[in-house]
Amino acid sequence: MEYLVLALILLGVLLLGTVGLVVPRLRRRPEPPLPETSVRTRPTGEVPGPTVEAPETDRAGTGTVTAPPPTEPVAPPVAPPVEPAPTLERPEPTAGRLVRLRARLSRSQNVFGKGLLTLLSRDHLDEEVWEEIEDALIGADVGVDATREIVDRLRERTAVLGTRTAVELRTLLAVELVNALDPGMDRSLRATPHDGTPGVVLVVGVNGAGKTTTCGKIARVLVADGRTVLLGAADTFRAAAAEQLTTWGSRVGAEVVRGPEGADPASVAFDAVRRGIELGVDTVLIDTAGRLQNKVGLMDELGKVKRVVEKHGPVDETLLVLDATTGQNGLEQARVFMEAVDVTGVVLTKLDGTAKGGIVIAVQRKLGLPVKLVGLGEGPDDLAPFEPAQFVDALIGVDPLGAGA
Ligand SMILES: Nc1nc2c(ncn2[C@@H]2O[C@H](COP(=O)(O)OP(=O)(O)OP(=O)(O)O)[C@@H](O)[C@H]2O)c(=O)[nH]1
Repeated sequence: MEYLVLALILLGVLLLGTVGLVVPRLRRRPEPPLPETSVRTRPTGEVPGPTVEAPETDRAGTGTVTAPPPTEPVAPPVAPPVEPAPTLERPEPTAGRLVRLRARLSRSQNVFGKGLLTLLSRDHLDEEVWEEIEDALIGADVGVDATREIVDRLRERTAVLGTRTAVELRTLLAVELVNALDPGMDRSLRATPHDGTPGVVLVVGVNGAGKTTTCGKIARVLVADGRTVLLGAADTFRAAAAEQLTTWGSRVGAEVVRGPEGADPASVAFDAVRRGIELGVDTVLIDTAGRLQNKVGLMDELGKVKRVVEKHGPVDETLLVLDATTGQNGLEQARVFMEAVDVTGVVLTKLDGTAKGGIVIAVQRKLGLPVKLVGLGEGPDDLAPFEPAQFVDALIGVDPLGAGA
């Protein structure tokens, strides 16, 4: 009997244990199915996209899942752009530039080539015709004295020649114009280094005459001839002038020394020459400001620039830039500059924009200075060494090879 009671108790305990293990299991919720994932392999070269957070689970049990606000795509880190090295330009060779640019003198060609030659080929060269010839020359800015000389000589020569063919007349006129341009003048640009220091060229002139442009063009002329150049932006009055010069320099690989706006031009010029010596360049070209509002101030400033630069050595060339379209006014301005510094040569710009090509004759005679270079356009290589015979050939339409026009 005792055994039977023991067996019943054991059975009861076993039953209770089984129920206790099974019931809690049945009460547990089933696990939600795992969300599906799509795996996409990134094609080679594709930049990994921004990481997007997984949507929030339905914590509130409403059955709706609110997507997070769209996030701005975050750009992957990009390396800073590398500035491409500037491609250096190869300026055109200087030889033959005047011949290449002869068509740019078309306005002046009308006066000299067409006008004068037509007058000279009249059947009767009476007083009236000679006066017309004089007027044409004066109108082309040749200047009164030079015109008288040219006309007197032409009168003599045509009187001696009985017959006057077109070729003879053209030759007579050409000879007189070349004479008036004084072909014996030294027009070489003194820009070569000496005693281990660079040649120093100071460029002066009234604002707007084309000074900065001319500095840039001269740098190209020198580079075309195989020289190394450094530019000094001593026109600190106008910030854009230094910018302009920097652009010209970078195109031919010439370093530019500049100071802050309003800096002392003399100190910039001094630094430019010092740097030129350090680098061992052949030539240092210095652009200056040319305000004429205050003549005394201008003279003081230019005088100081020259004196300070000369602490390094002599200034080899002081070029005065004159705008050909300002005619006789330009000559007045020129005198102011000549009082301030020893000008050694003239650059006559914008000859392409005037019918008064005779200004070259007037400039040389009135200032007693050689025109060394002429500007014939806004292009970077539109600056030519001046050569009287080629210039006259271009004016009166004579082919430089002697074929005639
Ligand atoms: N047609 C023509 N334009 C020229 C010539 N030379 C210069 N110019 C133009 O003249 C304008 C004035 O030139 P700049 O070099 O800025 O004159 P700047 O004398 O240096 O003037 P600042 O810098 O103010 O002192 C520019 O538009 C040039 O392109 C030329 O030979 N022919």
